[in-house]
Amino acid sequence: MVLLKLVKSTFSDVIPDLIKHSSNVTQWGLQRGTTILYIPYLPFNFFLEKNDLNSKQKNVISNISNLNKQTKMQATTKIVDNWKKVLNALKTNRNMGKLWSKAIEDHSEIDLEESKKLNDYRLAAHAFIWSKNDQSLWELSSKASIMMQMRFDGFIGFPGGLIDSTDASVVDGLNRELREEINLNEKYYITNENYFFSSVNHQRKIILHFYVKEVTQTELIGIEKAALDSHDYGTEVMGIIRPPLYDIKPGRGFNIFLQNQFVGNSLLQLLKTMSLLDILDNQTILKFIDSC
Ligand SMILES: O=c1[nH]cnc2c1ncn2[C@@H]1O[C@H](COP(=O)(O)OP(=O)(O)O)[C@@H](O)[C@H]1O
Repeated sequence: MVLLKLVKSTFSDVIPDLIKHSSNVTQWGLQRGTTILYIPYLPFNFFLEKNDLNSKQKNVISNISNLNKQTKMQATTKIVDNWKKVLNALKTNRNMGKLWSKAIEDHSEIDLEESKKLNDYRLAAHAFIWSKNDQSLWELSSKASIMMQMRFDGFIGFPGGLIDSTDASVVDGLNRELREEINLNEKYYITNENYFFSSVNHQRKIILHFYVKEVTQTELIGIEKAALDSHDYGTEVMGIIRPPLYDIKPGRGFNIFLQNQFVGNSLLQLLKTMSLLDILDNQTILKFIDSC
């Protein structure tokens, strides 16, 4: 049986619902085995203003949901203060301070709703895919595995990229980039639930949306292996890497990693996410920055 369903909503709005109800399709009044032909609804002006980037961008960003629940819970004053201390340590570090302050000064954090008002800005989205890690090397524990990449330009960053005018939403654009760059299986696709925070670079007129997705360690290893077969592997993406979170004295481990060149504000995204999710405690992050 084929059911034709005309839904006045966009694709990414309805898919989570379909998935949620897939184990019990009868909630939709349907028999198991029913094929649903879904026709997404797009506002009329989407077609009229096909070449108008601004209106398309509005359409794209309207699909982002609100802040991830976990961030809301964890964004207590203490955590915000911790993050300010990290920013200050980055700026005033005697060796890397100049380089890091540039990334800090060029990018400021922006509320999602505010970002929607910046109609003529380009949008990009990147993903922090990670797992808790119970592995250890000698007596060193690494706590988490975080997926980053060595880019074609020698910078380190997260997988993701610019949202195209043809992408139906920011997450659709992000998932397209993740497919191209790391061959991400669709079962791990990013959803609005994974939204974390946004930053803006006013000089370059670009808004950077950031998403966080936690998987198990076994899943992460599978994702890393699949990345070798991606379209961009060996051209745009020179390799998938995990920041070594090890604290190795003297001055080895994560603080050596921090001396790399990071694209956009990816260094801030990395440290802020680790700080907010308590992947590394603040004292440890500060110690790493200090010993660079
Ligand atoms: O991991 C990241 N975090 C934050 N910004 C990034 C990251 N990677 C790239 N960018 C910035 O995002 C924009 C798009 O770059 P990217 O190379 O990812 O897009 P593309 O793959 O669509 O060409 C650039 O302004 C770049 O500086």
